[in-house]
Amino acid sequence: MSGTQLEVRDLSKTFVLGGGKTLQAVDSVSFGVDQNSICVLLGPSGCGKSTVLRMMAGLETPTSGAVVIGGKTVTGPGQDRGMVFQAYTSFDWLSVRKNVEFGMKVNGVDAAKRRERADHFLGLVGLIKFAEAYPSQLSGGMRQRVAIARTLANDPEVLLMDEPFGALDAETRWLMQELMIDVAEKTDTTMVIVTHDLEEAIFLADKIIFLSSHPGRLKEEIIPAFKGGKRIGDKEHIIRMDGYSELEEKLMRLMREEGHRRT
Ligand SMILES: Nc1ncnc2c1ncn2[C@@H]1O[C@H](COP(=O)(O)OP(=O)(O)OP(=O)(O)O)[C@@H](O)[C@H]1O
Repeated sequence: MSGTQLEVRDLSKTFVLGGGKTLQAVDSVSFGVDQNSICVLLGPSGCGKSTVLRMMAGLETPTSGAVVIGGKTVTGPGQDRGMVFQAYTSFDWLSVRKNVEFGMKVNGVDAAKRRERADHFLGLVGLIKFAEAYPSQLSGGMRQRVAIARTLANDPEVLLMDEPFGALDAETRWLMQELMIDVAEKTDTTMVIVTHDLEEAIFLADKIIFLSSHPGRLKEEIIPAFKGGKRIGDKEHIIRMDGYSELEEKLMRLMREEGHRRT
């Protein structure tokens, strides 16, 4: 991990609703994300996690404050960022390989290079044997791996993921989480991942940004110190480490506090 890649500076978002009403979703949030680190946005339902992520993606405009990536203020979507959503967003009429090649084709990358990069990322997500298959022939977890490979093949500096594994069964979810650790180790990508799953947050995060209940404010910035600055590649190992259950308990307490505040 090296210097700060992404900065959220005093970021606020107020949505204008019908009938002249407004809703403040995010209130003066500031934090930084180091290059090639994994930052997890955590907090109770409706606290503004997706809104913060969408402002990072340039899909929503901040009401005030800014997202700065590599020293440049985000003003809209850009190729420096890739986004993976909870719903599988594959092109069903294209083979798995052509799905992964799609963005490169749009960007004018030549055919040989496209294929080489597509196969590299399909290898990384364990799908090279399925390169000629169509998305409809794959399981949900496999389709999500196609989406991740496709996004990574566009070479984003920052990978933004909104509850990417929320629709998957527990076992596939663990495999996908382990895959993301592997991707962080093997590429230079900076990742921001939204979740409300505490286990997922602890497993993946180099840093957890905990947002308070509506409107989303920075409640706590938590470094899972028990990992000793390392990424732990398998779930069974991490849950047995000293410090794991203390952090889980702390996050549960924060979730409960914020949940009560909301009701
Ligand atoms: N386009 C929009 N227009 C109006 N209000 C919105 C819009 N998008 C989000 N909101 C509101 O902003 C608040 C934060 O929503 P957001 O989806 O960011 O929360 P979240 O923490 O990601 O929630 P969840 O964990 O349930 O997905 C909510 O009250 C939501 O209703």
